[in-house]
Amino acid sequence: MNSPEVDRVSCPDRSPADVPAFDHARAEAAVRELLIAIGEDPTREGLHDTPARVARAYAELTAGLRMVPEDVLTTTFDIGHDEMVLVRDIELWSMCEHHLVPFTGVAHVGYIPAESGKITGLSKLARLVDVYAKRPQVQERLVTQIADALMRILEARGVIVVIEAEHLCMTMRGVRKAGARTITSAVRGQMHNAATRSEAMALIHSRR
Ligand SMILES: Nc1nc2c(ncn2[C@@H]2O[C@H](COP(=O)(O)OP(=O)(O)OP(=O)(O)O)[C@@H](O)[C@H]2O)c(=O)[nH]1
Ligand SMILES: [Zn+2]
Repeated sequence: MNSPEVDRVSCPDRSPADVPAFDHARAEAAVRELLIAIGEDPTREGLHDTPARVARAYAELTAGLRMVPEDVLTTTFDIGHDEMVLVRDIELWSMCEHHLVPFTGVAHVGYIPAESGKITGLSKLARLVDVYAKRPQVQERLVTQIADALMRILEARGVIVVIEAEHLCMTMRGVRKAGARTITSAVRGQMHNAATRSEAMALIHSRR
């Protein structure tokens, strides 16, 4: 697992202000070019609207580039609960930055709230996963960014993020190994404590 120093260098979290707005016209032109490059005719009837459709799809699939975690962790409550909170099996769809094809699986996100008991809505954890999943990604960076955002914004005392995913770039092309699952994790703060981490892993793997 990367050290925090390495994470900071290799996992820049760009502000949406530094990310240009999605350029639909440019995306459409690029899809038209791609269709020509693969030997298709973008003017034939079935492909007529495809560049615009693909551009819209990519705007959606990369929407996380134009979001920051603060956008979704807005609702926090001080309810004095300072024990572990864990949401597991959060459906995940992301896009491998090497081939721009999907990787899909589940994310498990757990944290130990700040002593003040500052917690967030459960759905916000799933939304946070999407902020970082909806962009060209690698699975290692994805867990790192989710974990660091929770530590920073919720001032959590500990975080664990585990992602299990299948990469279509390994399934539908290339090495073609369907069913191979990649597991990555990021552990922060008090979640490094062996007993706490075991408790989290037991919750993640229980009743499956
Ligand atoms: N570490 C890591 N690797 C990934 C991820 N997604 C895809 N990859 C890998 O990125 C690598 C890119 O390797 P290259 O040799 O540059 O590309 P390639 O010739 O298409 O490689 P093959 O997939 O082996 O055909 C491949 O080994 C992919 O399996 C990810 O999230 N994390
Ligand atoms: Zn890939």
